[in-house]
Amino acid sequence: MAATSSWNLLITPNKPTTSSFSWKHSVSYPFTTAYFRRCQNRTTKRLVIVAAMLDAKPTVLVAEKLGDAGLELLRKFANVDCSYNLSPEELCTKISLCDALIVRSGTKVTREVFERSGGRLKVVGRAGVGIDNVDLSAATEHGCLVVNAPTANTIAASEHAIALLTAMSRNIAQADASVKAGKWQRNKYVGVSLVGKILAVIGFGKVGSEVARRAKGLGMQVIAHDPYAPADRARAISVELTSFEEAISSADFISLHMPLTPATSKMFNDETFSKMKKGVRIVNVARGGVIDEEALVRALDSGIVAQAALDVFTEEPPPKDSKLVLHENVTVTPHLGASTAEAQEGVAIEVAEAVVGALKGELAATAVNAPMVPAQVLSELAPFVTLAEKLGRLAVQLVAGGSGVKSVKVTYASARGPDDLDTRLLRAMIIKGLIEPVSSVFVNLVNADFTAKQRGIRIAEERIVLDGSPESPLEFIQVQIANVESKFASAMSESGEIKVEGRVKDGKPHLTMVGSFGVDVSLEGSIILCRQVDQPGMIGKVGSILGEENVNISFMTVGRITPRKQAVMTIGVDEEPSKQALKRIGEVSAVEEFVFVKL
Ligand SMILES: NC(=O)C1=CN([C@@H]2O[C@H](COP(=O)(O)OP(=O)(O)OC[C@H]3O[C@@H](n4cnc5c(N)ncnc54)[C@H](O)[C@@H]3O)[C@@H](O)[C@H]2O)C=CC1
Ligand SMILES: O=C(O)C(=O)COP(=O)(O)O
Repeated sequence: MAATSSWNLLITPNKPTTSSFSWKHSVSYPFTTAYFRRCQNRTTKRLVIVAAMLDAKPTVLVAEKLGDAGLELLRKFANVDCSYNLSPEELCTKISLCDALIVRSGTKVTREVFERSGGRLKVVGRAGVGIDNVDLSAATEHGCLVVNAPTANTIAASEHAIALLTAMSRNIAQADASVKAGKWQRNKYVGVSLVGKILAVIGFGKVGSEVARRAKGLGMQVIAHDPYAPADRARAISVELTSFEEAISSADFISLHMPLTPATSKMFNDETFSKMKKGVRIVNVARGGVIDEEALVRALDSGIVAQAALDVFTEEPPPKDSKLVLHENVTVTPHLGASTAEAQEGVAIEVAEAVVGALKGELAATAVNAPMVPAQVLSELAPFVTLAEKLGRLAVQLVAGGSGVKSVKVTYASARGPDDLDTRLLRAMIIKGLIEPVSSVFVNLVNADFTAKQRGIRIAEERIVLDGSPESPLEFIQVQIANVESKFASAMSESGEIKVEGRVKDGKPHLTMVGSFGVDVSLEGSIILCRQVDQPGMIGKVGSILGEENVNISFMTVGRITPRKQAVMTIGVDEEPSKQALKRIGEVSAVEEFVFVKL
């Protein structure tokens, strides 16, 4: 994976201003060279260095039992605080001291948790699949990445579903309790066979398809309903995908494997139970909330549902007097789907790797609220990511007043097909560039779209497919801001937008166009854009003013449309020129306008 911690892309704060500096925050942040450079104030610098020497490790709060292998991985990189069974208030109190939080299904990560973290919480790791216990909108709004461990417990959950299916059909739990109570009720516990019966799998994802595979091995006829499942996945294991109505009305057994979302909440209710075959048997290893539990009790009482086997409940643990749990035709387990030794070691490693990666600023492969970008794509896109941010920073600083940006058009030109370019990363970085120089919010990949929307900035994206060899993912990126005035009139295109365009040359981002003027400068440090009448001696005049003011020039280029007419001079400077220096540049007679931009 490309080096990312200095990108401040995902989680590292990019605005640790001296005024907001605090010890608590400083110790948890990666200390990049850029970070130190930004700490202008000497006392702050000293404090940061002392803090870093004392303890530069981030803090990870592990709020539920996690496998040892995962804890070991975390401890190599972070201070790990294993505090199980915290009350909601205790969690909220602790969270302001944590950079990452790891939970399973037993902890509710509410909006209040993100609010009370004071911006320090940068990643929530869910050691498992379902993220319905994490307030994703609040996480995104707070720029907090959420990662999960989506693969390591698939087999455990599917095995548990099969265990419940077989145990239910042969009354294992009830018969076991009866024998232990001293009874011998062979006639009472006559079961039903599975072979030849129709099993409807609802939610044909990772767990659902493994359940289907196993059920076929038991001789069942398996159908599945999943509006988003690819047909070839079903075909590969000879499972027929059907409509929801068909699945529930033809099934002898139904096994639930969809996530809990607003769309699946109480998907099984009085109406759906009424459409089922009388005597249907239901297994739920997904989430309690997908069933209206009171309706299920009614369906069990009326005999529509002959039996249910449930691992999950709307409220966990369920109330002691729950009619559903106590129902004689119901078999229950306390959310054990993922609880095998193997699965718990697996999810612990999977989530620990994701959390550590995220704390290092890498893009997580299991991100739930941010784009997942494969490492190979990322390394190719890296210089364009920098280019995108710089173009955004430049464009917004050309706006008169700075903050009235509402309508932005981004054009990506590439010789590759439009489907080969995932622009979410680039868009996020343009947004970061557009917003950060004119506000105090920090923008990252997680909250970029949200922040743009919240500020009423509309980003329209266009792709131009160019002829030629598609070696590079992109030829150029163009950023246009409409309906604004510019403090540098030459940056306006003929159609009235501020327009800047850039390319990557030798792996470095370059500015190649400002308004209608072609330029060619490396986008680093700070630049002065200066429109002048093209004439000899201009470079010398401006250069000597900067020299006299002790400002080091890193480059100078002149872009012009016609010789001896107007030209745009671009000057790269290592230091910020004083007001006096800028005033003197403005007073050079051939200079018509100029602007200083920090990149
Ligand atoms: N009891 C336990 O310990 C465990 C429970 N789970 C639960 O199982 C669920 C599924 O896990 P995976 O298979 O790993 O996730 P997955 O994301 O691979 O599969 C979920 C499938 O549900 C489908 N789906 C979404 N909305 C649907 C709808 N309205 N109707 C039908 N299908 C719909 C999706 O298209 C997807 O294919 C998780 O969300 C989690 O809640 C997972 C692991 C352990
Ligand atoms: O992975 C899931 O979705 C699960 O439901 C497993 O939950 P758990 O981690 O065992 O609390």
